[in-house]
Amino acid sequence: MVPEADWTLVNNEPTDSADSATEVFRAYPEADVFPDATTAELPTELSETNVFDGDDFETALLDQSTRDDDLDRTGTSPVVLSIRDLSRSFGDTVAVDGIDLEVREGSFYGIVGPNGAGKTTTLSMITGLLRPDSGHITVHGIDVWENPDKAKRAIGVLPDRLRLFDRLTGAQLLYYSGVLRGLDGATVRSRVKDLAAAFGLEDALNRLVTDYSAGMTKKVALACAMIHSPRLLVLDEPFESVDPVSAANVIEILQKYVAHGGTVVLSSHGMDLIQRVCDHVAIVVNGQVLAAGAVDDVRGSGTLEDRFVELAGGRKAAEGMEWLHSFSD
Ligand SMILES: Nc1ncnc2c1ncn2[C@@H]1O[C@H](COP(=O)(O)OP(=O)(O)OP(=O)(O)O)[C@@H](O)[C@H]1O
Repeated sequence: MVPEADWTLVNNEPTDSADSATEVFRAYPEADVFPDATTAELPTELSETNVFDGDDFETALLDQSTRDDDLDRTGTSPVVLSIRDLSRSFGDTVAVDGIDLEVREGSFYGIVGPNGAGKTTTLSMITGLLRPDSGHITVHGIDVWENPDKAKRAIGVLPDRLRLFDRLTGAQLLYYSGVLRGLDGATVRSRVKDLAAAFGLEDALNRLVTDYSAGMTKKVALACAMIHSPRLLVLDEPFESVDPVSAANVIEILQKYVAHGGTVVLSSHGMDLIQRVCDHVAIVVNGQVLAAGAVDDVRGSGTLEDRFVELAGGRKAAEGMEWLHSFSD
C-alpha cells in the first residue's frame, strides 16, 4: 500500500474527476514498487491504445479553447504574468530585492543571472512554492498567493532540485501528474504515450524514475509539467543535463506551444540558447533586474553573453591559482 502521507504531500490540486491516486496504481501497477500489486508490466490498455488519432501530444498541449492563433506578438498581447516589487530574504541574505517583471502571452521569456542571483527564488515564488516577503504575483490576473489553487491550474512547473516521486515508474509518475490535474484516465494515457515519444522516453516508461539518468529525470519532469496543457510553463533550467538532440526536440515543442499562445518562462545559464530561442530576457543580478526587454534590445550590438558579463561585474582574472600548475608528481 502507498502511505497516505505520500499523496497528501502533493495533493494540493484536487481533481474533480472520478480518478484518484488509487486509480493510478490500478492503471499502472508495478509489483517491484508496491508489493501488493500483481503486475510488473505496463498495462495492455496503454500499450494497445492507438493514441495518434488526431489528439497527439502537440495538439493536446495546444488545446486551449480561449487561445487566439492570430495572437498579436508585437507586445500588445495580454499580460500573463505580472510581478510587482517582489522580495524575499533568507536571514541576512537578500535573495530577491524588489523585482518587477511583465510577461505577455505568447512570450518565450528567459531569465538569466549569475549563480546565486535569485532566479530560482523568483521562479519558486511565481509558482506558489515559496512565499514572498512582499510583493504581488498574478497569473492571468489571478493572485498566486491569494488564490493559489486557481492560479496553479494555469501553471506547469519544472522546479529546481527535482523532488519527484521517484519510486514510481515514469508511466506512473506521468499518469499521477495528469489525474491530479483533473484529466480523465483515457486522456492521460494518450498524453503519456505522446509525451514519451516526444521526449524519447518510450523505453524508460516502465522503469523506476529513481533509476533514470539526470537527463532522463529532467525530461520526465518536463513532461509532467506539460501534461495538463497549462497556459504558462515555468521551467527552472530545463536543459541542464539534457542531451542536444533531446534539447532540440524540447525546444521545438516549446516553440510550437508559444506560437499557439502558450507562454514559457525559463531560467538558463545557456546564453546562446536564450539568445536563439527566447524573444524576451531579464538579466537578474543580486536579486534585482538590471535589464529586461526584447532580447535584441537587451543585448544591443553585442551578444547576450557580453551584456550579461558586463552587468554581472565582468570576468574575474584567474589569479592566485599558480599552485594548480605545480603538479604534485
Ligand atoms: N532555502 C534557502 N535558505 C537560505 N538561503 C537561500 C535559500 N534559497 C536560496 N538562498 C540564497 O538566496 C540566494 C539566491 O539563490 P537562488 O537559488 O535563487 O539563486 P539562483 O540565481 O537560482 O542561482 P543558481 O544559478 O546557482 O541556480 C543565494 O544567496 C542563496 O544562497
